[in-house]
Amino acid sequence: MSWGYKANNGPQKWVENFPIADGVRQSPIDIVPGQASYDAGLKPLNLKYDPSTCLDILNNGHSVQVTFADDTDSSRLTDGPISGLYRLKQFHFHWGASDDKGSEHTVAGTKYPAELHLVHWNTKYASFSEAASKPDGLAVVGVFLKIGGENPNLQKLLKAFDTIKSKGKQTSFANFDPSTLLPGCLDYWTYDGSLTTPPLYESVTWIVCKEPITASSAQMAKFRTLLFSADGAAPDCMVNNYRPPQPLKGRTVRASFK
Ligand SMILES: NS(=O)(=O)c1ccc(CCCCO)cc1
Ligand SMILES: [Zn+2]
Repeated sequence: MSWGYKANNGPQKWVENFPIADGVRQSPIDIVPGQASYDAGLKPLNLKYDPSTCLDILNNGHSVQVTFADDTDSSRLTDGPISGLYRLKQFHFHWGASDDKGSEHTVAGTKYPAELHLVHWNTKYASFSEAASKPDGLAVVGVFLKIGGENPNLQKLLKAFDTIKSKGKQTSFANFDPSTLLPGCLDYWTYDGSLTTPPLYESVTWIVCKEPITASSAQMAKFRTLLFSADGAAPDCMVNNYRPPQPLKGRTVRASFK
């Protein structure tokens, strides 16, 4: 049986096949703003995305993922807490079965209904796969979703959901600009962490935006129409695909803002 988010294959069981689940720099974490250290040396995030690098949208059985062409530097992250240039590989989401939970990171214990992850890899390595296991291999920008007005930029994604309802479905998805999913203010917290799903590699510089973006409750309900299950199998709603916060184990969380 492969890993998932149920009682018999979920986050409490992952350590059986992925012992790093009990490692020293696991993610997500609870971010406590009062305990974060303001670092004046942190640069503003420099994100530049080229919509023409957007390739397709996929239900991978764990989340909905939009994948980008990463054979050039045209969609990339520089500055912020990182050195060098990291290319955008994909973005995906985590969400709950109801609007009171769903994010992976929490803020002073507060859960948001969902969390967007924009996954970038360090071009000092030859590929995403090579970078994914290196301590400075990945940089993931996390953006919280809160319930508010309908988000027109999210609507473009949601329209594709009917065609990728079940695990393994994918469809072409062109000219989407991920910067339309970023909040207006790019203040962030940053810390050294890991992938939040197996293989749980401790390879991620986390960059979590303080300001959420909005989604309507109806838009959140649309995420919950996706399935963990493949076509033909008993339908299993894709909800609660989030790992709970992990021990900080002495790590420092830095803030780019006062
Ligand atoms: N939730 S996350 O942003 O930490 C994340 C990003 C990317 C992967 C895929 C890793 C594949 C390694 O071969 C898994 C998890
Ligand atoms: Zn994620």
